[in-house]
Amino acid sequence: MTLSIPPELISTSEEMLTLRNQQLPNVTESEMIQAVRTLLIGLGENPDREGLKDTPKRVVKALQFLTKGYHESLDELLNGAVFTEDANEMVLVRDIDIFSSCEHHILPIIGRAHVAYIPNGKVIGLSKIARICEMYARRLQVQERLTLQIADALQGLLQPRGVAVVIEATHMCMVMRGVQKPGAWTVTSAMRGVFSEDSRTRQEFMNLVQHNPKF
Ligand SMILES: Nc1nc2c(ncn2[C@@H]2O[C@H](COP(=O)(O)OP(=O)(O)OP(=O)(O)O)[C@@H](O)[C@H]2O)c(=O)[nH]1
Ligand SMILES: [Zn+2]
Repeated sequence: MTLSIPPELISTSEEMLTLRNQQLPNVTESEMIQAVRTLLIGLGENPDREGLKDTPKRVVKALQFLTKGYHESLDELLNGAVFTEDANEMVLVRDIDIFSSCEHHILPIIGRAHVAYIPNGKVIGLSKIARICEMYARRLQVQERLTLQIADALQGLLQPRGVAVVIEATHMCMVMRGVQKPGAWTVTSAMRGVFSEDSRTRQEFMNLVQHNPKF
């Protein structure tokens, strides 16, 4: 089948990059490395000592990996894996590991996403649900926006009867610094279609994703 991806979804990452490039000067990798070096000096370290010699380069590489979602698009990750199927029961992929970075402190957000939808003539390759989570997680985020972006992507791609996304996560900026509450979990949800209109459908989903601490 031909896959019709709404243009606003295809262009999400490109739009962001264009916007950034329009407003900000180009920065070379060596300038980024230099910036980390400056940071180390500011922290009272000697960036030339053996253990730190390659650290600025490593930090830049690590940050580029953690934000690689800016350079990905739904179109590429889907690879056409949307199929016509006469299925109309809930599909749930739960316990999708999430490693994101909070946009306020650039510290890790670690958690799990549970993503469900009720098809309406189209299904998506299961791994692609995890890949969609991954693309949006690998950006600077707030948990609320990450949750909405995943829901909106599925809604736009499949026009299903409903989409439900729950993310439960711990924020290292609330654990290792600041308020220092390692036991606090943040739970966010986005409900679309029948999940928002029908409390029984929503309840069925919530029962299936009951918090199940593993770590
Ligand atoms: N809503 C929301 N807030 C977040 C998220 N990640 C981090 N934050 C919050 O962003 C806020 C930034 O608040 P500020 O007072 O500007 O920063 P801060 O002084 O570092 O705040 P503290 O963490 O309270 O020390 C904090 O309350 C963080 O907990 C997120 O995903 N969603
Ligand atoms: Zn933070």
